[in-house]
Amino acid sequence: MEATATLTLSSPAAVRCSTARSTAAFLHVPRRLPHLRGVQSAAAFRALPSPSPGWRRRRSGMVVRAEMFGQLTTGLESAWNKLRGVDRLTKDNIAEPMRDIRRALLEADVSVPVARSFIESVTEKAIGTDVIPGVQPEQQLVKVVNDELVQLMGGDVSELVFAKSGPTVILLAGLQGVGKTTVCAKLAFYLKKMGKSCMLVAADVYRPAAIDQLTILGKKVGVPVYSEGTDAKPSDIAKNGLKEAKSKKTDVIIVDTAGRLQVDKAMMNELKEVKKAVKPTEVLLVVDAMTGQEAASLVGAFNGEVGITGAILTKLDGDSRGGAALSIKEVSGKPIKFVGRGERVEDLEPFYPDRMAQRILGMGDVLSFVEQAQQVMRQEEAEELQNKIMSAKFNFNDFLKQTKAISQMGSFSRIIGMIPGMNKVTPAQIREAEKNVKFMESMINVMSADERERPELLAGSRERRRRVAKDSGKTEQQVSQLVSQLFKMRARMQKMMGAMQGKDTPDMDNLMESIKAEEQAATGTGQRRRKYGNLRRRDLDSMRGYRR
Ligand SMILES: Nc1nc2c(ncn2[C@@H]2O[C@H](COP(=O)(O)OP(=O)(O)OP(=O)(O)O)[C@@H](O)[C@H]2O)c(=O)[nH]1
Repeated sequence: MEATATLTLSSPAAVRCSTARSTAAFLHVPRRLPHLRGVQSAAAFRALPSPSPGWRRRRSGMVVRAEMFGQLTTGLESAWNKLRGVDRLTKDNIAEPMRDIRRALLEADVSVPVARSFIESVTEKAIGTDVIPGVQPEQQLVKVVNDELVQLMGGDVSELVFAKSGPTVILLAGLQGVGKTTVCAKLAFYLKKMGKSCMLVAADVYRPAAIDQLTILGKKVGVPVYSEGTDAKPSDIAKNGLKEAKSKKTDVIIVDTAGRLQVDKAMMNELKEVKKAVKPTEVLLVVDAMTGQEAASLVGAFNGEVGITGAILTKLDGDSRGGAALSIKEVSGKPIKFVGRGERVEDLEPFYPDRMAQRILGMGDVLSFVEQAQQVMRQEEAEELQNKIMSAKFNFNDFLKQTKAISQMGSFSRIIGMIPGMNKVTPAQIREAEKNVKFMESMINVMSADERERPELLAGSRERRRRVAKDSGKTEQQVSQLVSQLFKMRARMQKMMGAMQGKDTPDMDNLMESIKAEEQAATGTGQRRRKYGNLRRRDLDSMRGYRR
């Protein structure tokens, strides 16, 4: 793909824009702003859609970073810039960028332990990642950081859970002024759009205005509000509200509870009582994004005391740091289910960790480019492997790669076990398989490059097998078994591959039988030899065939 994009803008402001320039310089392939080619006027430029969610186009024509997470995004940018010109990521050359990332996280108000463990896992993954042809190391690091950010924020989107029968009860808790009452209306609006009927329950009896506020908001979104004034007990109000919802066949009730200036025993006890009275499907703690890591510890504290199912993060629109969004899941173990981005009832949306990470990095284009490149690499690797198998060139390097990949997924037989109708394997068998991989690895590690590539060298020379045994501290018999196992694997794979290509029918019963028996019989025992009389002869045939 072409490596340069030219900004042919007549607006000097747009050309001067430093962020756009630094981003354009950062990317090599594909160009980040190809859609700017041929744009001849500032008006045409302003009419373009924003290049990515993390950017905002000003009326002046300048592209500027949106406020949210702005600080963190800028901090991370300096990390990528330090990697320009390096040809691969190493422990040494990523040390400084990692310090920048750590600083950026701390400035975003992420707690020290969370930042530390984030840096550790990014470092480990960045160094361990294979170089992807065509991808710059800094782009690769962006991808690693993105994936880790997604994990840090909980991985997958955490959906609202609905009751299997009867009304779903959502209990909202939180400190004063975090936006609980507003969230009640926002949630009702969101659920109504999903086609659910809702009812709001006013169980905040301490602030009379809270009931009025809820009534007004309920009217605004067209949802009934159940209230008993300020004299009733919150748990009774919630219970009666639920009864009413049942009688009206309402799908969801949202219970608004009272907030306090800070966490206190009375509030926790009251919440526990309401929880006991209505047995909610969801207990959601509403927290203010602007309180950063404090919000995360609050979620942890409420979860420990009352038991919650998730958090709703409000006022994200005013938060330029992002510490709360980044820390809540890691600190409390509970997911963020929704985020509030404004005061309007429409300003609530499910929390998508992947979209949030992209917003932080502001580099959606880089990420999709790296993903595509990875896909191509995987495809090329798979094709190469297939060719090797079909041409009987499957060697010890491939063997090691495959067995490692397999052991990471939990052994070959576990994968077979995933096929409907096949037996599942036990954790003990998986552990055994993993031990076997280490055992084999120690022998393969002492082989010469030639021997790894051409296993027939070992098959044909006792001398070589003896040497490998001596250098790896194993017996000659164990080395011979490893060699024979490689040819077995080659034969099996050829057979399966042939079957997949319609050349043969796979003998799956036989295959399962042999894998099971292999796992039961200790390597090198007489039992194994007796069981494998047939298989060995077949393997020997395939070995002979190969050597011919
Ligand atoms: N910018 C912004 N403001 C919000 C958001 N959510 C709520 N607010 C505002 O925050 C203020 C407090 O919101 P409430 O819903 O009254 O808070 P509360 O938690 O119910 O307060 P108490 O009833 O006193 O416990 C209001 O002015 C809301 O408009 C948000 O996502 N973004």
